[in-house]
Amino acid sequence: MPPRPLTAKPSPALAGECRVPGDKSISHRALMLAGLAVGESTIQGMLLGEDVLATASAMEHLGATIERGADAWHVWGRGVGGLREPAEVLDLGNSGTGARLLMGVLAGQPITAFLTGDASLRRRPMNRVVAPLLQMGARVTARSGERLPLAITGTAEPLPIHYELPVASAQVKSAVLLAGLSAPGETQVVEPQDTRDHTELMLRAFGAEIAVERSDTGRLTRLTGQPELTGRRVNVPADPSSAAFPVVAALLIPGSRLRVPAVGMNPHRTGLFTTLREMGADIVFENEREEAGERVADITVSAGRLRGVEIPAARAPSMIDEYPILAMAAACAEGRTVMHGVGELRVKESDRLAAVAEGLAACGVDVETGEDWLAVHGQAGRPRGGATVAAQLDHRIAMSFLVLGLASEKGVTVDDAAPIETSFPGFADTMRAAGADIAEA
Ligand SMILES: O=C(O)C1=C[C@@H](OP(=O)(O)O)[C@@H](O)[C@H](O)C1
Ligand SMILES: C=C(OP(=O)(O)O)C(=O)O
Repeated sequence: MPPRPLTAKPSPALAGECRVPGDKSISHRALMLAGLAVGESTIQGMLLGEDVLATASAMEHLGATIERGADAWHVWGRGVGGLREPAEVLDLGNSGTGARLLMGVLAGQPITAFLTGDASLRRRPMNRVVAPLLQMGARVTARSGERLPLAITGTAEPLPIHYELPVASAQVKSAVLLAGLSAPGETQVVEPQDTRDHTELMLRAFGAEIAVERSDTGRLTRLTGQPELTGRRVNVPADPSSAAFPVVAALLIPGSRLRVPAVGMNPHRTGLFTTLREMGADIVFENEREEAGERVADITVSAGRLRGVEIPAARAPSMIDEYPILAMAAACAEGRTVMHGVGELRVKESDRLAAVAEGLAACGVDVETGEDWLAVHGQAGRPRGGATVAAQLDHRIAMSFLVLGLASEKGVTVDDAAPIETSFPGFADTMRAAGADIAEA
């Protein structure tokens, strides 16, 4: 596909209501658990982004039946351990979540599957999931560094293991739990830092027995293997990681006031909002409610001055995908913002610390980076902009710099906006409808 450059120009105030698409993490999990359940599941609010469509296609190759209706998706599953060997290579595109969670699912099936992805995904480390899945009895043949493409052969009865996560990762935790579904006994995962718990919440909703408790070393999750999962209804809330872009744009563009309805408020996802409020942002949550086991609220945000802050490493898992857009807010704030403990950003769709540092420097903003930290020297107003920034196959880098362009003096061009389709289809149209000046370059 040819690159799709987009330019964001200094924008008039944003106003009105801005609906963002369904949560990516929850959409992946809904498709996988529905495929492992018996009977029909109905999923409303599904993200129609490329990452999720890749997972849907993989689940179909594995034997799930999926019908896409106008209002909801319907999935008929094959039961835990009942997936069919796929005749095709499963292509997970740009999606780390799709690849890593699916490897967990596959470790609990007595079949062999081949997985690949795009140039970004093929660079990302898979050893973090391969290591525990080997302990559970799966066999994996991968490129050096356990990178995709790889082949995985699962087993009908993986070993139930006790696994202490070496890295704070919901993807690794989820992969072990999904493999543990087929295990005869209790699979235990300990995480040193809490990460998003959508897998645990949804497993429980589909009928699995799962308990969470505090241990000396962190949060211990215990899953009883071989449950019968039963098809059910899932409501996918709007993705807080996508809401982050219009929210920060409205904060930075003077005179803006924007409402973003029905956004997921899982406490393991809201670190960005906490940080922005510490920076002085006017963000109000209304109509807080619970929908299908997940917290949801309507967000109203008004433009205003921000000041730099120090963000503790302990907050990283609750805002891991939001550091690039936070860096844009930091660039416009008064004073220095320091983000600690963010080394994981180096192994996302791109090396996000490097991508943010290079892009901000090109836009006239002073930045410093270390192996696992990033410091941004705020301009106390509009950064210069006037640069073309490389998206590096990374949707969050592309959207972040377009938001910066709206709040800059000279605008910003992103060399390829195509990756935005992975998580926020229609991003440019949604932002334009709120008043933003974004156009093809
Ligand atoms: O479990 C998930 O849905 C996700 C977990 C996070 O990755 P890690 O598990 O690698 O931290 C996050 O960055 C990713 O976008 C989605
Ligand atoms: C890191 C991300 O996703 P994934 O790991 O699923 O590719 C993201 O969406 O920012």
